Amino acid sequence: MTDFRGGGPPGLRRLMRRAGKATESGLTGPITIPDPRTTLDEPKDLGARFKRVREAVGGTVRGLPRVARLTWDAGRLLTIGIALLTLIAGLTPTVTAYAAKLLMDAVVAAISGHGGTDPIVWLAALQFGIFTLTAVTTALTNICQQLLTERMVLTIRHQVMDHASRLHLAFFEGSESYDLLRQADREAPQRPVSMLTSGLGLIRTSITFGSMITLLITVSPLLALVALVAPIPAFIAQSKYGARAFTLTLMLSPFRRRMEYLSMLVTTDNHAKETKLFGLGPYLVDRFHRISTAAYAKQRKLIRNRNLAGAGWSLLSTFAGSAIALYIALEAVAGRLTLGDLALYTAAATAVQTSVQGLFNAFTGMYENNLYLDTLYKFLGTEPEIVAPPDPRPLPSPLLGRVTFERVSFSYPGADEPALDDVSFTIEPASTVAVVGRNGAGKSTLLKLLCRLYDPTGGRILLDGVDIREFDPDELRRQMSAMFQDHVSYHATAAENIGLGDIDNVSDRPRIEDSAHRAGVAERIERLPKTYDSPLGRWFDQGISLSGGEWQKLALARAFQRDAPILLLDEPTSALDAEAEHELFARLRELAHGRTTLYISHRFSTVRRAQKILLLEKGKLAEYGTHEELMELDGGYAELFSLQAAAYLDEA
Ligand SMILES: Nc1ncnc2c1ncn2[C@@H]1O[C@H](COP(=O)(O)OP(=O)(O)OP(=O)(O)O)[C@@H](O)[C@H]1O
Repeated sequence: MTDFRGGGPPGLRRLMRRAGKATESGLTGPITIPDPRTTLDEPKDLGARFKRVREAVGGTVRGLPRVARLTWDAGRLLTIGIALLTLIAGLTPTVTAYAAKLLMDAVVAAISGHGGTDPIVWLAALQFGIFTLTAVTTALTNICQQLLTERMVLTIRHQVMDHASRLHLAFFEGSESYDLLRQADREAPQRPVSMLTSGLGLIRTSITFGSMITLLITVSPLLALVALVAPIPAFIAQSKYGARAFTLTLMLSPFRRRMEYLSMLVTTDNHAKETKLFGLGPYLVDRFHRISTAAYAKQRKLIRNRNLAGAGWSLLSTFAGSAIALYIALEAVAGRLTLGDLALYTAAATAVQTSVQGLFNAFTGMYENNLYLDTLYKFLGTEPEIVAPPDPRPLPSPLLGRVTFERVSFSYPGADEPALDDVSFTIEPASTVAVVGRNGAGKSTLLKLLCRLYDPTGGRILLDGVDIREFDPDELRRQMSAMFQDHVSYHATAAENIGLGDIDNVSDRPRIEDSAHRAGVAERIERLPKTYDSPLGRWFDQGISLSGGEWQKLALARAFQRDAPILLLDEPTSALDAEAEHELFARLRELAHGRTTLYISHRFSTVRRAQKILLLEKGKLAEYGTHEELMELDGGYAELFSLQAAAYLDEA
């Protein structure tokens, strides 16, 4: 049950696939959430059911060590403390019942003249002691449990974040892995805590149950057996609904994702503009309402059935408890038991009944939580695909920056066509190359491959003659400054927005100011209320909003911040005004001095300044040469260049 990769619960892999595909019910179209009953392979015959129960128990028990490990990691003293307290709490009901019996017998003896009041006083004091102990253990258990909860949630979130920071880019781009990450980040941190709570409940109740059953055996082994067997049907019912609840969560996850998306479209500032303009608000709100209503209907059915069936089956346990109570009462009337025995056994019967319920709740809780834990461990078990080789090669020093693509091909996971197809070229050290081509030609992909955000599916990329896979990817990336099309606008101060480009020198103010000058954003920053220390973005208090072009200049400054031998710029001026763009390219020669520079641009007036131009067409290298050479060639580049030039001339 616990090993996802080994097949997991029946049909779980298939479910994951189906769950991932249910996203058509997005902005349009029907909303159909599959029924968890029909999607989970439910065994019909008794043998298969028994096997299923065995698997559930086995899986849950196997899940315990990893929760124990997490608890231990979160706090050793707290773990020891809570284990001891659980032991005490488990025994308290039995000790209480036994003390009550002794007290009752002492009272009867005193009434009948066979004893004095001294034992009564002592036993009353003992009872007081037990009650005090119970109160103290409850308080201490709460303290330990709450502290452990805090620490476990933090430990797991830390593990998830740490692991996510090491995973390859492609992991974040698949919708299945996206769900896995969201579940691991949001749902899973609470689950081990619930598992711990249920586990402790299970131990405590088992102790109570065991000691009470021992007491019952001394009266009648048959009654003890009834008490033991009666819970089994309830257990089966609970485990069945536990699995359904999990399946439903899985089925609902793409719908939840869609709901989050719809909500974001309406509630975030940068989407609200378009939502208002196109009058999409009521439509999106209605869509959200319809998906949430469908999801709620499924949940309501499950919650109702689960609890009704649970209550129905637990009647059996109640019946067993009542039978015990009646039997003992009749035995007392017949004079075969003392009044103290009656008190003891009544308490035992009640305790067994409640502990049976407690055992189920605890176990089914653990079973369900364990299924969620599987997703957490599946996420934590995902290996990063782009890692350093066992014996990474040191980067050449000094690095010249000669970039060679040798028959490089690359296809995105699941894509039908390659984004790059058999591309070969060499860029000489310290030269500037403009990459051009139509939308979707593969320009950004080329840059991403060079940074080793993906590995080529064919061919090799060489840096100073060495395959870049031989280097440690972190070391390699330190040799590159880059600005991507979808650059990040950090909701932080202006200085931090630039300083993050070189985390080792994040507070080097003179350098930050220099980068700001180079990107042409210094003057704007100096006009901010607290200049470089002004908070930007609206996530936090008093953040200032910048324009699209101003954010882009900050991203450029961030790229310049790192003094790396390779500079990669993906449409660095797409949001800049004509003057700012002109200034930037006028200075690019100086900015790119001594660095191998690749920039993507759709503006041919700037492209022609590059030493060489590389034209991609549908993932293939179509042309590579100087502006003059390519114009002479009169091919694709000449056509695109003339097209743009003609547009300007027409306007002129
Ligand atoms: N993360 C991704 N997952 C799957 N396919 C992708 C991904 N990124 C890009 N593609 C596909 O790869 C192809 C090349 O994309 P790329 O972004 O390299 O083009 P581009 O030349 O930079 O385009 P543009 O000029 O529009 O920026 C496109 O067909 C695109 O659909």
